[in-house]
Amino acid sequence: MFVIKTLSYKEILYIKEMEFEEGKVTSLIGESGAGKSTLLKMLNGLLSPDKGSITYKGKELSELNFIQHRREAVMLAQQPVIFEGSVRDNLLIGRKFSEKPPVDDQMLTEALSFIKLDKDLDDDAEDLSGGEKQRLALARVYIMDPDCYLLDEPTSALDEGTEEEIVRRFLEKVKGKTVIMVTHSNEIAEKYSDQVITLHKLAKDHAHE
Ligand SMILES: Nc1ncnc2c1ncn2[C@@H]1O[C@H](COP(=O)(O)OP(=O)(O)OP(=O)(O)O)[C@@H](O)[C@H]1O
Repeated sequence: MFVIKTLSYKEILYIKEMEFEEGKVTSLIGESGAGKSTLLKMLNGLLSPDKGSITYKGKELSELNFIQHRREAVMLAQQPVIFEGSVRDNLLIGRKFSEKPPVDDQMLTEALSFIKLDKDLDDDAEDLSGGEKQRLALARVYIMDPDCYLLDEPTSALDEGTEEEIVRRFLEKVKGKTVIMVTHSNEIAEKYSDQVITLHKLAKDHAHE
């Protein structure tokens, strides 16, 4: 789905070759500052490489319509964005961004249930805790139903046990879709991914293999 060749970006990333296959789950791991979020932003078209190429479904990413691309490859940022309004509003707004028709309350409630968010659709989203907001944002991107999910530490605010359960449930639900996920948990990466890629902080002239 994505193929990267001889990419470089500032002093942050150098990637000789990397591929993310369609329908597969890839985890990106590595020390803080290694460039995991930067790479995810590149795949989402939020940042452009200084050199090298990224293709998406065989087409050069830089030549694609970014609005359309971000609807197909949806990114969940490390700090989840919560909009003013209810839990329902926050779930449905993603569908609006994607220009997809809204879904009914039953589907919204199901989404809340599988990410274990025990809240009413009418509750004010601002009142949720940090970990609840993170799960709400994850449910929002799930409901958008894109081809590809780019997830930046989607469960970092949760305790270990809950984190693993949410990742497992999410991946079950989106089976067949492409998932590229940054995680700080080597255990989750090994257990739930088809491919694990470790990024290292760049010492000059060293490549990510
Ligand atoms: N806009 C920017 N301009 C310059 N440097 C940046 C920018 N954004 C991030 N960096 C730097 O790039 C490096 C990689 O950052 P990035 O957030 O991609 O790392 P990360 O692997 O996701 O780290 P973490 O696990 O801590 O989230 C860091 O040294 C960071 O300070």
